[in-house]
Amino acid sequence: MLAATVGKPIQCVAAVAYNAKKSLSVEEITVDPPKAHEVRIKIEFTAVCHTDAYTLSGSDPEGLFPCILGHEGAGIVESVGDDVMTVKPGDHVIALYTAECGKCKFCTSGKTNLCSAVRATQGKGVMPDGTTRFHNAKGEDIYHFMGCSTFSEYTVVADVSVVAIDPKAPLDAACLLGCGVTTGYGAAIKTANVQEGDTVAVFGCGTVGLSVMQGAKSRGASKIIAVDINNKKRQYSSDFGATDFINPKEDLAEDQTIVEKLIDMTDGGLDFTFDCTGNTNIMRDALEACHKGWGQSIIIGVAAAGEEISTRPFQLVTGRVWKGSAFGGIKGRSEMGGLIKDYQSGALKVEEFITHRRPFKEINQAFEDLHNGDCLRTVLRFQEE
Ligand SMILES: NC(=O)C1=CN([C@@H]2O[C@H](COP(=O)(O)OP(=O)(O)OC[C@H]3O[C@@H](n4cnc5c(N)ncnc54)[C@H](OP(=O)(O)O)[C@@H]3O)[C@@H](O)[C@H]2O)C=CC1
Ligand SMILES: N[C@@H](CCC(=O)N[C@@H](CSC=O)C(=O)NCC(=O)O)C(=O)O
Ligand SMILES: [Zn+2]
Ligand SMILES: [Zn+2]
Repeated sequence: MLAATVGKPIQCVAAVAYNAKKSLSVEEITVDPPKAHEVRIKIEFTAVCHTDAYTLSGSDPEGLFPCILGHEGAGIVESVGDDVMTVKPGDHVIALYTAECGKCKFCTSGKTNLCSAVRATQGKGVMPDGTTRFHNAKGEDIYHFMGCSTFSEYTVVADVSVVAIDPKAPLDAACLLGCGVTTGYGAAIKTANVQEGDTVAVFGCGTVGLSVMQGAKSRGASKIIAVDINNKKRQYSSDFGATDFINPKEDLAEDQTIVEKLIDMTDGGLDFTFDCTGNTNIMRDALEACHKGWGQSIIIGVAAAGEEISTRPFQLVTGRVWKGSAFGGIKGRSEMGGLIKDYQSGALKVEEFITHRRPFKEINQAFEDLHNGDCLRTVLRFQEE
């Protein structure tokens, strides 16, 4: 049965980021009905990713205010606009910040998950027709974010930016597949394509880094070295598959660098390293810890505007490879079903990342949770208990 709201604006709660570096304003907004090729979703659960905090910090060149942040969200389709063929009201869905149209040059290349269908307007905080579906009580427009804006009880996304999932999958866990878990797991099994026996080092043991570890473990990596400055990440790393943990502040000999330590531990360097910190100095270490001739370093972390990476070109001349990975190289609409199956079979840990749960109105505390070394993900629920 269709909702009584179909075709009408909906008033609901949302967290509006009016300015960089300021708390979010939890307030009532209006969400317009979806236009053609758009989908309106009732978000049930959303988590806060480090990238939401990055954009709120003002360091994101694409950060626009006021906006509704949030891109790790799962919910139920409330209504669809004309010509939407892929999801229907009542479907359980995950919002996708990496769209998949299946038709563009990128989608048909077989080389990348970076669909171009809506990326340009997405970066400008608007829907593909150049307008926004969000307005505050004063009638002012509010920008969208990463094509998702899951920090709103109702959101509107492009039809290429949403995937239906098995309704038996719990939505509180499924929302984490909207970013962090998929990103790390995919970076290991798709971007790097880690093979049995490979040696791997992961810098940064948050949700993304730990998900790289579980991907590497699933492929039979012989050594998975976790590197983090926070000792609270030691146990988590072991739980998600690390064979070793190094805290560079404590575990290096005098005058020893982390690069030297890693090269010592792996007979000349690693087959694969992953930056999951967003720190450009760490990105350099990660590259230089790779094995001469074939080691690959995958950059996943997001660095602020103006930051640049550097190394001696000799590092690349002698066979080390620098690569990047967005959303783990995963094509959201065609490959999410497989990840849900991996989760349901127990092959992919997802619930284990939910260290904190809060009602949506506590979203500002959820941003504070991010700075607490114990927190992997805070999941916010819209439904009052
Ligand atoms: N490319 C993509 O598609 C995506 C990229 N990202 C990016 O990936 C990164 C990781 O995200 P997420 O896992 O959510 O973030 P977290 O903040 O949860 O994890 C980062 C970890 O790195 C640790 N760390 C910080 N500095 C160092 C250092 N110098 N050496 C070693 N470890 C360090 C942090 O420690 P502490 O707790 O003490 O700060 C923390 O444990 C972010 O930059 C995020 O923006 C996220 C999703 C998708
Ligand atoms: N607007 C940012 C872009 C930051 C970035 O690299 N985003 C990642 C996803 S981070 C998720 O938590 C990504 O997928 N990038 C590919 C893309 O098309 O945006 C900036 O300019 O720094
Ligand atoms: Zn994210
Ligand atoms: Zn495409």
